[in-house]
Amino acid sequence: MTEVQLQEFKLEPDSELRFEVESKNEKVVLEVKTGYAELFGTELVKGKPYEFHTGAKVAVFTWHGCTVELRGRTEVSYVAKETPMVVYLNVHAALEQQRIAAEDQGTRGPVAMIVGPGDVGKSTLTKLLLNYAVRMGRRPIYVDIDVGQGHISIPGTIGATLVERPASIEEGFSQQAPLVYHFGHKSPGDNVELYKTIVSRLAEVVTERCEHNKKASSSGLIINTCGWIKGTGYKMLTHAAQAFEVDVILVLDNERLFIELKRDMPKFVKVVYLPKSGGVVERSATQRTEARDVRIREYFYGTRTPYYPHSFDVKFSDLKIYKVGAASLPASCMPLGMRAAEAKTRLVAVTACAPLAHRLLAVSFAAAPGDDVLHSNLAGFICVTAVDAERQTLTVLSPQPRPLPNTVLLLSELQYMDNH
Ligand SMILES: Nc1ncnc2c1ncn2[C@@H]1O[C@H](COP(=O)(O)OP(=O)(O)OP(=O)(O)O)[C@@H](O)[C@H]1O
Repeated sequence: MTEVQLQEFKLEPDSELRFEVESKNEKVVLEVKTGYAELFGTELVKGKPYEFHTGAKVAVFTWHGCTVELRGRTEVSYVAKETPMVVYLNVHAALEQQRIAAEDQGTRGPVAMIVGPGDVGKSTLTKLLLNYAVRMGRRPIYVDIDVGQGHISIPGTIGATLVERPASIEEGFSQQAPLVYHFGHKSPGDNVELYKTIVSRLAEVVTERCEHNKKASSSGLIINTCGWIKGTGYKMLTHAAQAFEVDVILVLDNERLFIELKRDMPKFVKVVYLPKSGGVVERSATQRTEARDVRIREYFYGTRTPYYPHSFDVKFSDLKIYKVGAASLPASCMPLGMRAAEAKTRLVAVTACAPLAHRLLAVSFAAAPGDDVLHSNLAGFICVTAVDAERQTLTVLSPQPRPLPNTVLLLSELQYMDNH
């Protein structure tokens, strides 16, 4: 049921206002009138209007008490007094102790990985801990290995970025030259070998960069993961824990996972169980698809700051398009000496034209398929908006004007319908 257009809420200390914007093309404006409030760890400026659009699920938390005004139609809006924020703040304090020790001794800061099933608030806790760290003057590294949403770049990728200031309410963490690796699918299960390869590579490069940045090194890492926690999903989590040499695992709302990790992790890894917030909203498959679409649209068109992408034709023969992973064949049919697992990380040249329509292509820094493409960072993405089979050309949407760099393009399974 929809509610009134203008609402004012008085929040007691240690409580939060939760609201959702659901109606199509709706806009809700939030303003803090008195007191202090924060949104997933980012402080809100008193008297400044913040806009939220369709799909937003928000919690405005206050440690000291405040008055908040909402303008626009919200499907749900209520004040909750029970939140796990004190527990989360204690986690931050413990990480901070580790950072202080790391700084004193010139060692590496805490490497914390957040795990749990889908929709328990993993991404939200990641953001909160990063925001609190950066507000204390730290420079933590944000690592996202959740290919389903791709918070650092776009869905179908994993990445890492140095956090130097709190996330902006509208645009998230600002990113300067993030490290991004291509996966090309929505779930790690679609190519487990490739997922392991790129997670290991990302861990390697992040560790290397930390060696040259003392401040980042002592601030540590916060790693957000996928909600796939059973069977192979669990193995992917333990593989990531090993690759990043984590020393803290925060398990949100799943006792079985907590017990399994406590059993399987080496003794020096602290496994901590945390409750989820009652405010975390479950998302349907459709909402997840929509969120992915929004993420891709933002990549090309921007959020608050608009971007103006370019659209142009390119000859198919001028492009080096590859997909990762050959079709799986029985072992007896594999080329001599090749294992099935190796086939999953092989580059296969893409020849067909028509099925490329609306697909995303990752622009690699690698110039040729022989140059260890999977270990190369990505320069960006383009989207194929039309295919002309007769002229053998593709129309692409690109953040940069033509010409496209003469590098390898990696085909993603993700699609985007450009109807901007
Ligand atoms: N306290 C809260 N009140 C209201 N909404 C919240 C709260 N915490 C999180 N949310 C919202 O709930 C949704 C799901 O949270 P989040 O993305 O953090 O979960 P997740 O576990 O990372 O999900 P996934 O498994 O998809 O990665 C988000 O839209 C987020 O904004």
